[in-house]
Amino acid sequence: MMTCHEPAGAPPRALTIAGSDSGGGAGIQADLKTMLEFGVHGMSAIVAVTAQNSVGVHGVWDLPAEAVRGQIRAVVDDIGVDVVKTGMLSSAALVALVAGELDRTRAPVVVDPVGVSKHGDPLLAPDAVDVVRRELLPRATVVTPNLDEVRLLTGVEVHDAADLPRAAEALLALGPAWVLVKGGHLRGDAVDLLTDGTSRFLLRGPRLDRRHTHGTGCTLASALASRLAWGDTPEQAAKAAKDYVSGALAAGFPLGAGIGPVDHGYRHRR
Ligand SMILES: Nc1ncnc2c1ncn2[C@@H]1O[C@H](COP(=O)(O)OP(=O)(O)OP(=O)(O)O)[C@@H](O)[C@H]1O
Ligand SMILES: Cc1ncc(COP(=O)(O)O)c(N)n1
Repeated sequence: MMTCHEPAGAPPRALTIAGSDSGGGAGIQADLKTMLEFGVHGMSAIVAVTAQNSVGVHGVWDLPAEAVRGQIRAVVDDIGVDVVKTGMLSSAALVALVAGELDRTRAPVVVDPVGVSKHGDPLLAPDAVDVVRRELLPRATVVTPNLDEVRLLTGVEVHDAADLPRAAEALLALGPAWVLVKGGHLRGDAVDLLTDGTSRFLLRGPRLDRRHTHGTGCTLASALASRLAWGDTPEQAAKAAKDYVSGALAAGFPLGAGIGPVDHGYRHRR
């Protein structure tokens, strides 16, 4: 375990370990834009490079284990981190590597267990799911699955908001401290449930009938991580993140022929 100095006068430090989205709406690019909006110093360890646009994921190249490990250690061992956020981790070997590297820091960890893209393209190998379950989730301070990821990780099907507590319980049994189940794919209001098994908070937002939703999950998790880095409780951080992603989603814009991105800079364009 490395110990790092807390630099006086510097903003909190956030590290995203995720995939690169060449289209700029999701992945590392969404994470860093969100971190800037929340006033933290964003840093990245790129796990995989995707050739991606508004229409789909056209190619995926995993980085060698040595490159992923090297990026994480370069940041953690010198600069230090106040929070870590993980996103697309691609393969079983890379999930295991990242889970092991998390032991080098005591910072809170937000795990967005990215399975497929908005277009339905796979971003996690089938044999990596069990490694996420066994090695990554027990290290998570907060895990932020959407409903497809809930089903993949626990087998629990969520049909309406009444199913959210059962889904959260099944996830908590896998070891994270907190679970934020995202109900963005439900009918009706966009209701998310945050719980540690003792406290329960429903985060409710009006459903926005928008086509340009690329990056919602990455944005929510990065906003949550950024607020944790500032010292918020998970409840405070999740509420701030939900507000931000709702605003960014309401301002999502068309780019390319398919699904455009949420607007990470919407606060500057009002
Ligand atoms: N149409 C919508 N209207 C309002 N809020 C939404 C809508 N869709 C998603 N959200 C909210 O956006 C956040 C992300 O949820 P979502 O279920 O889209 O995650 P996700 O599927 O992991 O995203 P991604 O596809 O980017 O990985 C949640 O807070 C969810 O409630
Ligand atoms: C590199 C990367 N990470 C995450 C997502 C998920 O985002 P979405 O579900 O909005 O496509 C993505 N498409 N690409």
